[in-house]
Amino acid sequence: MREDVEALDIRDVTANWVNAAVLESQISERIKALADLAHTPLFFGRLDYQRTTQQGQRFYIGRRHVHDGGGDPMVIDWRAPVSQPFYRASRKDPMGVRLRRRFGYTGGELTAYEDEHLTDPAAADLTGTLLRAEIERPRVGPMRDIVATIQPEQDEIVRSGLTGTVCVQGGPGTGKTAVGLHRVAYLLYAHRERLARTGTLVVGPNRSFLHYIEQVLPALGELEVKQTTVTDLVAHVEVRGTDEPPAALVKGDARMARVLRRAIRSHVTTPTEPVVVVRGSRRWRVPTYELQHIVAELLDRDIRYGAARDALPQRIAHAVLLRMEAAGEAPDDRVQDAVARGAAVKAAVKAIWPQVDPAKLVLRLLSQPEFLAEHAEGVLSADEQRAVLWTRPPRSVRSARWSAADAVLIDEANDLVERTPSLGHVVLDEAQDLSPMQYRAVGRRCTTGSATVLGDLAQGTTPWATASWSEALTHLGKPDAVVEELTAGFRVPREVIAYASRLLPHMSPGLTEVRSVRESPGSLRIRPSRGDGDVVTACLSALRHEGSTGLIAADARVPALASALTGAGVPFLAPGEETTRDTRLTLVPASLAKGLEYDHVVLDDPAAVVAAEPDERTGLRRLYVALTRAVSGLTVLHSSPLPWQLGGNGADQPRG
Ligand SMILES: Nc1ncnc2c1ncn2[C@@H]1O[C@H](COP(=O)(O)OP(=O)(O)OP(=O)(O)O)[C@@H](O)[C@H]1O
Repeated sequence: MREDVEALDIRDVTANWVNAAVLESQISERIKALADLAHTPLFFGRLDYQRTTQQGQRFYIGRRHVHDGGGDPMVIDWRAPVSQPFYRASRKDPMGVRLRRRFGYTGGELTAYEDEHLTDPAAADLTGTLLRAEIERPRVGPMRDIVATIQPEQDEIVRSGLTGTVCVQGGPGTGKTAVGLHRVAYLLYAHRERLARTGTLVVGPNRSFLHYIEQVLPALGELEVKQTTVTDLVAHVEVRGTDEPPAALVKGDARMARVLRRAIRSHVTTPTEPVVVVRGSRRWRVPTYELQHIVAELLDRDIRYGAARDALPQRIAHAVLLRMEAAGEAPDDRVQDAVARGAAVKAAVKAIWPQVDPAKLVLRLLSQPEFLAEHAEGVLSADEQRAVLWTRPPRSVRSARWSAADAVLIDEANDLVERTPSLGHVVLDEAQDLSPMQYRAVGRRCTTGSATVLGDLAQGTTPWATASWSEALTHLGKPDAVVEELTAGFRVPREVIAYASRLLPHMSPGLTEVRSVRESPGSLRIRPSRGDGDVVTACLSALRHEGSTGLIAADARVPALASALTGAGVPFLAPGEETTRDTRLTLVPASLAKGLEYDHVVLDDPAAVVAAEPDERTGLRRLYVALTRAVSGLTVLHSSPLPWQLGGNGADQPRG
């Protein structure tokens, strides 16, 4: 197929060089998409349909469509409707399929297969050996796709329609990120043209996380999806400052949107004098009351400040035009345009509906107590107003030390002035950490599109972390979204998730415990530590296994551990740096662990992880995240007593 594309000769088919250049770039994209990936086999499954359906045909299922020299399909794209039974068919509902075969690979080499006879009542249920092997396959490099083993409950989310927004609540390692990325790939397949026009976007918590997931979509042949953080999404100003939690809480509150709306609209002043337009020897006068009427009408219509400002000159000019007609003249559209652009109308518009610079507006709100009070009256309390005001107001937009929350406010103000363009689909990962104002920022980027919202309420670690999905979805502008729950855990073995789940009643009561699909005796070890030397030893022993190792520690412990590792001659990476066969250890500050995973994890001093957070609940949640990053083994080393919520007396704890 690649050779066919490479051999295409477009010299005679294009009319001009623009067409030729466009076509050439499309061809080169196609060649890129058809590149061979050494460790990615062309197919991973086979479906044999019953004689009655699909004429008893046999299909091979793979990451992309492959045809033979004659154009006949050899491998069917996993997203095609014929492939769906590969993920959904069961003995209860075989969906016309007689046999489902899964192929197992090691490196690029076919090493196993697993058959399910879906119409044979005597056949035993499969335990999913290949699924287990796939999950436990040692990790090097970035996150990989799961197309070969997507589970039925995941597949329902992956294939849900483009028009609806889906919110997925799921505990650690239930496959939320994987599902979100595969949903994008599916939607791009099913609605290619529409999404090519409108665009798709994946929003993640930080750059190291994005770096970790960035290869999944390209491996599925999708090269066009943009990936960003919320902070980068709203980067109208350079973010150099941080907020104290009380300020950040108020700035992230949805009530700020009301304050901003009022502040922007306050720039409109009621006209107090008529507009007089001179044309040739005649003067045309639009009286004050009529101008007031035009302004009131524009304010009533809920259009953007900037759009109304653009409409105002034409409205005034139209009033002039009507007067000309009444006087027996026959002006056309060009006259109306000329009047609208004339000095008299321009001056009036400038006075009535001045331009607003969103960043300057936010600067003023955060610097001038009276201006803030005027627009926050009845919305924010006096204390809340005090919390957001700068103690030393900056001179200008450029010199201000804007915080991430400020940038979101500017984004909101921007949107009040000029509508933010909407994309076709947005995937929002680790959504539980967003503030209401951040939800609004993401929401306005999919007003005419849909979204996939992924998160875990138990992993919320910001002061404004989401308490309920219905609230969050309302802020996002998608109150009718369906909330689905994933409860099967793929990443973390049963022993480890059971240990971590002891924290749940103390930090997120009422949430369902993850049910791990894998038992892995001996995967959890808990030991006291006598110093950093013990931590290094634990890392070295984890590194004796294949795959990646993560050393997770309270942020403040990272420098000491870094020098202990360096002193012992153990090379290590920072999160977001790709593991290689030679360097497989990553030193992870607890604050960056979210969303990441390692085959083996060494967790340094849980009590320090909890103590580093401003309150106990956040501390326990941070610890819960850290405890749930391991695929094959977790070693907990504690130099101080374990938090009591983990059952700290040790009576029923595994040791080793
Ligand atoms: N059906 C599946 N087949 C194979 N592996 C899977 C499957 N579902 C999930 N996984 C694997 O489980 C691990 C966890 O998945 P993922 O990171 O998507 O979970 P998550 O719910 O986003 O976790 P967290 O809440 O910790 O961010 C990944 O290695 C992923 O590839």
